[in-house]
Amino acid sequence: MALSIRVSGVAKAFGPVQANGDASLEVEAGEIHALVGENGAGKSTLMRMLAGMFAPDAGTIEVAVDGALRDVTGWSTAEAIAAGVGMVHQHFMLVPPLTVAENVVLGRELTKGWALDRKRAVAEVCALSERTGLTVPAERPVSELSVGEAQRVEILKVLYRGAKILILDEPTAVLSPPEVRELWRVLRGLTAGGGTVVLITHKLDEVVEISDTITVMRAGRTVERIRTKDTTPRDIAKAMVGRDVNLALDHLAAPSERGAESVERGADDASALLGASAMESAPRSTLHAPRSGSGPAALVVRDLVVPSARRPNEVDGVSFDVSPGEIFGIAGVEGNGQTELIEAIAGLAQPASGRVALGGQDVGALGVRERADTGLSHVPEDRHRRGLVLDYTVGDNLILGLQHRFTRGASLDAPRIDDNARRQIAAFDIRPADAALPARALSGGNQQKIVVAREMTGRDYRVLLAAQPTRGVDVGAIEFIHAQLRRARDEGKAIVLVSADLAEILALSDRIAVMYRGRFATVLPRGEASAEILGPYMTGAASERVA
Ligand SMILES: Nc1ncnc2c1ncn2[C@@H]1O[C@H](COP(=O)(O)OP(=O)(O)OP(=O)(O)O)[C@@H](O)[C@H]1O
Repeated sequence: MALSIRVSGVAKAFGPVQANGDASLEVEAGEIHALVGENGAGKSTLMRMLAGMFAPDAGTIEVAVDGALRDVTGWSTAEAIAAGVGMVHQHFMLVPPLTVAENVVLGRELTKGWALDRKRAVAEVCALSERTGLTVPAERPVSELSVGEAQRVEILKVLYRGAKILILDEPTAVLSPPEVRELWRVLRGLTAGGGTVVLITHKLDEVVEISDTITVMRAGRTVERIRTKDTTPRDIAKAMVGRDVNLALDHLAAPSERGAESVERGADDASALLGASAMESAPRSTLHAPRSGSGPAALVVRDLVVPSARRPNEVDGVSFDVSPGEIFGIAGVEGNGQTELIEAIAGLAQPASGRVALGGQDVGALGVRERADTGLSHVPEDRHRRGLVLDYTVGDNLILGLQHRFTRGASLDAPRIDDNARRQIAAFDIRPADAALPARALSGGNQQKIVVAREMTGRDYRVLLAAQPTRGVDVGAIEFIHAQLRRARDEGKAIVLVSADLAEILALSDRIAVMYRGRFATVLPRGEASAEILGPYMTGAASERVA
């Protein structure tokens, strides 16, 4: 097969940070190629140059145009799009006030006279949505979408433009298993027709399942090109970090089925953060019975109804309790009310009716900050919209919402803020390890680590709302965050975990609810749950209608 992409010796620096140095990549037409590497390895930067977002400092980029490789180094996004190169970005590039259909057709407007033909745009987007299995509310403004829905819109947008070379940066981070299967089907169809796909993902089981070939990047450089059929997730992980890694790749195992090794690892990781003495008193057990009168609940949610701009009952009467020392997992296809449920508990959305109590106290009248002071922590699903101020430094983001705890007299206590940043950067391996950089300058996975570090270790809390906590982080960081969640649970925190990744839900939760159309379709103890059992509830094929 002919080469579709050839990148040779590409370098790119942002100020003092060398994002790429001697990066290379070869992809044949008709291939699905996986681009892997740790957070900050330079994958997104390389792909942004391929898509024309900025020029490399050195090296060449060639792309097949009309069958022949052409030097396109330093081309513009408009030229890249015209040549059939489309990129789905990790952080969305959609225009929030416009509707889904308007966003998808943007740049290829269907006009009627001088105006956009909205009806036709909606019809075409609905048809594409049906063909691809990526369900989107075509007439809804993008500002009202959950991250999973926005992700589907981004994918539809490049497919609508008829891209021949498709670059996908972490497309499955917020997609549920049935949607991921649909996406694979679409990508295979594209490559069968001679198209080319470059897929950035941290999910190594996906890499092995879907790709033909793999490029591994480390610290800005390309270190290996592998045929997928000749490798394993463990070997890929080893190439990524440059040494043998002891990854817990058994992440489908139930908490109680996991080996002692990962528990020990978690303990080690946590002791680095807390000091060994705190860990000595922390219980080690990972076996948890479902909530059944084990002391008063830390979080009580009763008959909660939450409206959205779309409908008055986006959350349609949900009730549940979470005990201290319990992880309550909420699975489901994104956009079934999970976002609104979590935001209502956090105080970010106003419920129409129902009750939320934290530690026995009704918090209905309290705002976000007051709920946080009552012991609520929140890792939001959308780190850019809710979790970070991108122009603030890493150090300031690590105390966001906690500024009042870092004052001396009337002003902020800079030495304590620096000290806090140094400890959290080290504990969560945030890279580059520079508290003075703006958060904007960090890779997506490293931005996510800032939010998780702040919410899990920066404050005293008894209830943690963790929405897509490992979105965009690499395998090592996933293991670390999972260990932190287990440690928090073992210390008696109550955790609500929302994730599109069913494997993550199954690996961590003590009880699992499946959310479908604003309600819990089922709630099961972990021991009775599996992907096969939960799947039908996620698509509405099975239902018990537990509030
Ligand atoms: N606009 C920017 N300004 C400054 N530094 C940047 C910028 N974009 C990227 N970097 C730096 O370049 C390096 C590579 O980042 P990049 O986003 O390419 O990594 P990545 O491999 O895609 O990571 P992830 O898996 O976390 O998405 C990082 O150290 C990052 O901090």
